[in-house]
Amino acid sequence: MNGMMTSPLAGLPIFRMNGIGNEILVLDLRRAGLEVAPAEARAIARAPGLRFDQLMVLQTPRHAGANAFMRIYNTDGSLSAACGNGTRCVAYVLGRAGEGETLTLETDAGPVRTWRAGETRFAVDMGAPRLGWREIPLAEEAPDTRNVTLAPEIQGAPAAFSAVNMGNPHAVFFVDDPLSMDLATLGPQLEHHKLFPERANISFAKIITQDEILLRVWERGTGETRACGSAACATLVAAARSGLSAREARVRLPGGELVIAWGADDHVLMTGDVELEFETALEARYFAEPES
Ligand SMILES: N[C@@H](CCC[C@H](N)C(=O)O)C(=O)O
Repeated sequence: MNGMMTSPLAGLPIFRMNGIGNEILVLDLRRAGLEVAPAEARAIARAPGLRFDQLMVLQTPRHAGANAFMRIYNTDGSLSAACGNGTRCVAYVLGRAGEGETLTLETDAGPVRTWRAGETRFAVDMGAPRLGWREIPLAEEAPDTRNVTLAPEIQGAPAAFSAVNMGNPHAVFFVDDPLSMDLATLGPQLEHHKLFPERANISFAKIITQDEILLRVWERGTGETRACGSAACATLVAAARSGLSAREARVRLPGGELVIAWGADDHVLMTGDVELEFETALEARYFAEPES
């Protein structure tokens, strides 16, 4: 689809939002019955003023009782089966349109429930983490995914990490100072490390207290973002499993704060603010530019 001249998406309304700084677009295609090709997602990511970390595309639900099926695109056009901040933004958009205060949204990783928790505050039940090495997935057997050796090593990266799947793969490195980590250099190397057959989202976390964690994230398919909800969940799970934190904590990211709670039912809940920045329409010219 290099150099598309046109797209049936041109003219459709789109919402520009953020979930504590995680840049999200919401595109509701349920009525239009259209799909988004990876090249169209990349074209939207290049559109002036529309840049996104994730594009949440809503499609007709697969099962009765669900509000929508969500296809989640990263900036590079790849798909993710989970996006916590994007899901909370979708809850805002559909709630504002009168679809209800509690919604069920389907993803490739299963249904997620999301609900309003305040004026601009939304929560999502991200489900149970998957912790077996095959489920992450890792390319090699790791008997204890709380402490996986990074082999081969990468210069400047810690020697070991915790692995968690929250519907998408995460590697969590506990470090003394996340702010001093060279994410631009380490992020791509770690995302594409041979241990991760589906690549991975990379977190650098510092435990401040039992209930406060500082976090920076390099997202698979997107790069460094100001916040990543599923990474905050993965980090809380990794920390609690290793006795480094309580099962509920505030996770501070460059864009803001999320409250993450890993319940006795094994489900991980995330709560935080969302913001509607503007509503606009996709323009035909976005799709006319050839990819460089
Ligand atoms: N920002 C999201 C997660 C985005 C998906 C990720 N880049 C992937 O490919 O798995 C969130 O808030 O969870």
